[in-house]
Amino acid sequence: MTDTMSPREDTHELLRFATAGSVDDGKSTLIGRLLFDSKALFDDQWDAVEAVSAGRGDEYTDLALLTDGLRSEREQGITIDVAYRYFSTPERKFIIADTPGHIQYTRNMVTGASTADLALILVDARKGLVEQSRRHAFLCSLLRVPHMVLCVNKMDLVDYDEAVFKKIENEFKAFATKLEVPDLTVIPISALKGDNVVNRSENMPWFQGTSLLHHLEKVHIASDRNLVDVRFPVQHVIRPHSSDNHDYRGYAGQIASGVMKPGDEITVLPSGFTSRIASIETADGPLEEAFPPLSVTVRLEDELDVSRGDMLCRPGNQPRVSQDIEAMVCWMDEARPLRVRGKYAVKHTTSDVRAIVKDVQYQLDVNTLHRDETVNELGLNEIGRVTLRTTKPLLCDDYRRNRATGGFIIIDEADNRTVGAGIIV
Ligand SMILES: Nc1nc2c(ncn2[C@@H]2O[C@H](COP(=O)(O)OP(=O)(O)OP(=O)(O)O)[C@@H](O)[C@H]2O)c(=O)[nH]1
Repeated sequence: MTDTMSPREDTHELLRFATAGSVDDGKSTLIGRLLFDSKALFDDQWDAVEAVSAGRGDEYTDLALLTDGLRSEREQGITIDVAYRYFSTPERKFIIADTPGHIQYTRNMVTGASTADLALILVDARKGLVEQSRRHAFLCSLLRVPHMVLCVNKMDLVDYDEAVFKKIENEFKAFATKLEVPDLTVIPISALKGDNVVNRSENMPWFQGTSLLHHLEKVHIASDRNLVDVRFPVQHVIRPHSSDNHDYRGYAGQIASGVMKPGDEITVLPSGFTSRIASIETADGPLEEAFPPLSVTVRLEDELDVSRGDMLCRPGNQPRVSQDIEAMVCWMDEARPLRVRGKYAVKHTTSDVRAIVKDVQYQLDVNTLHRDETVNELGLNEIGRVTLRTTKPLLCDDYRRNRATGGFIIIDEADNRTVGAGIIV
């Protein structure tokens, strides 16, 4: 069975999740606890953390030290915003996009959540929902993260009181119904003491659900991927470079959605040329069938003029080809607001274009979901509906249908910084 396991099964073993929450809600401690209790830690890492904690006279070993060490290195760097951490259990492999909770870091949260299967939002049981929890939940729904878990942390500090948990749970659920959250689970935990993180808590017998890790292991993600619309943005054209394989030409990239097979008829956009798939190749050999998020090289039966940024799709099922883009944009630039007539670079799938802001239709208040139509700019962390005109057509779908071809980032060309994230509506 293992010999013939298809890549489809293989990729579905992997769960990507992003953490969110405000400062000091306990994200680092929670990740440390997950790694520790699931025995994903190396002994020497544990010894080092215990020694530091004992040296400080902590009552409990400070699991946050496990992640904070890495984080301080990261915050000095300017390019790496999100730390990715890997661990596995016999059930599944996990990639955690760990993002610091400070308000300035909405950008990181967006980066981490845009590829996540699941978002884990933490709140401190003593504080309940804060503006930041609502903002993060809103962004996760905007980014269409298919699964959301709200962890009510620090339950040990409220005597594991069911009433405290219920109040937060009800308040969050009321807010979530205004958003589109397809799947929400709420779990009371203590990251510090380990309640309901990996092991079920004996301190909260009133809670009928499973532990966080159990949920992460079991949550069904196979059906979240779009296997219907073939979208293969070409990242790189592999041209012949020696005389003996002069007819070799392959198109390398990552499958954004859909299933591709040799023999399938293909249209190349924007040119509109058609051909058939001759073969699909990977470093491990040719494939009979390929689906997202595999990176592959596709060869076609005909020699066509294809370049980076072009897209392979099926003749009867094509993305929109448009220079006028309607999008919800989350603005992340501390220095300058997004303005009407502002010019930016836009990165969408594998293509880079330039764009001008035609209109800011409204700004959205993430707490009340009220639309303010009087504005004509978006400041730091503000979210609004924007109309853009690009210099070249984008090959795009609604984000709702396709996260890969429906999302883009906005770059300030002056200093090459990511200043916004957009989803096409
Ligand atoms: N009593 C109690 N304290 C906790 C719990 N989880 C975290 N803490 C404490 O809360 C403080 C903040 O925890 P961190 O894990 O550093 O918080 P964080 O969310 O990673 O913070 P940032 O990295 O600044 O975003 C630390 O002193 C932790 O020991 C918990 O379940 N119970």
